[in-house]
Amino acid sequence: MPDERPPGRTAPPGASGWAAPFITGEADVELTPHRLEKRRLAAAVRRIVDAAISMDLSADEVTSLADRLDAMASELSDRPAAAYEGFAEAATSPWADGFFDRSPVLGEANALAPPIRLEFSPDRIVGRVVFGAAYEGPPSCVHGGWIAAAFDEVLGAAQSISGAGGMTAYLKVDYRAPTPLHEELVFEGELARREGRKIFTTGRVRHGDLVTAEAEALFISIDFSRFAEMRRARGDEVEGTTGDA
Ligand SMILES: CCCCC/C=C\C/C=C\C/C=C\C/C=C\CCCC(=O)SCCNC(=O)CCNC(=O)[C@H](O)C(C)(C)COP(=O)(O)OP(=O)(O)OC[C@H]1O[C@@H](n2cnc3c(N)ncnc32)[C@H](O)[C@@H]1OP(=O)(O)O
Repeated sequence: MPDERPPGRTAPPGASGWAAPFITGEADVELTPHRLEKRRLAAAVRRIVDAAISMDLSADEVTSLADRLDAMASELSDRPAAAYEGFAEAATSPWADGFFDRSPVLGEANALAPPIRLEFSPDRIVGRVVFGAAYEGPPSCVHGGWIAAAFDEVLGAAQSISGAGGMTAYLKVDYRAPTPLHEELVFEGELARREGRKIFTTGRVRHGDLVTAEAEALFISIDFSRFAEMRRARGDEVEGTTGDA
C-alpha cells in the first residue's frame, strides 16, 4: 500500500515499516477545524455528564432538562453512523479520524474519555488526568475500574517503546491508597522487557508524592493484519493487510 505516513512522523530505531506501531505524540497531526469542533463537541458532552450527576436541581428542573436532552439525543441517534478509518486505539490511523481522538480513555473527541493526556519520551510514557464526579467509586475517589483502564492505556502506549505493539494479555493493579477525584493524577508507564512477542510493562499513578496504585501488564505483539481482519468484520472495506489503511 502507499506510504501515507503524515509528514514529520518517524519510526524509532528497530521499528520495521509503517505497520509497526510507533508513537511520537500528536504534535504532527493536523488539527483541522472539523477535528477541533469534534473535540469541542465531546468536551461539551463531558460537561453535561458531569453536571447531570453533580447539579443540585429540583424535580421539575430535572424533568425539563431531561426532556430537552432526550429530544436532542433522539435527533442524533436517528442519524446514520459515519464510517471512519483505522480504529480507536490505533497509533496507525492518524490521518483518518484523529490520533487517538476516538479512544475511550485518551480521546479528546470521545466524551466518555476523561481524557488522559499522554506525554511521550523514549523511555517513559506519562499520562496526566483529573477524574471528575462521574468517575467516582469510593466516596470522592476514582473507581478502580477506571484506574485499571488508565493503566491499560498508559502501559499500552509504553509497550510501543519496544518497537512493537499488540493486545493486553493481562493487567494487574495493586491499589495502594485511595485515588482522589478532582485532583491531578500522574500515570507513568515503562517498558520492563521484551521476550519475543511478549512485552512486559510496569507503571504507577501518583497523586503528588503519593503512589496510589501500581500496575504491570503483558502485551502480546500481533501481526497487524489481525486488526485488518477485525475491521473487515466491523464492515470496513480494508485494502491490504496492515490494518492502517
Ligand atoms: C486495542 C489495540 C491496541 C493496539 C496497540 C498498538 C500499539 C500501541 C501503540 C500505542 C498505543 C497507545 C495506547 C493504547 C493502546 C492499547 C491499550 C488498549 C489495549 C487493549 O485494551 S486490548 C483489549 C484487551 N485484550 C484482548 O482483547 C486480548 C484478547 N486475547 C487475544 O487476542 C490473544 O489471547 C492474544 C493476542 C493476547 C494472544 O494470542 P495469540 O494466539 O496471538 O498468542 P498465544 O496465545 O500463542 O500467546 C503467545 C505467547 O504469549 C503467552 N501468553 C498469552 N496470553 C498470556 C497471558 N494472559 N498470560 C501469560 N502469558 C500469556 C503464551 O503463553 C505464549 O507464550 P509462549 O510462546 O512462550 O508459549
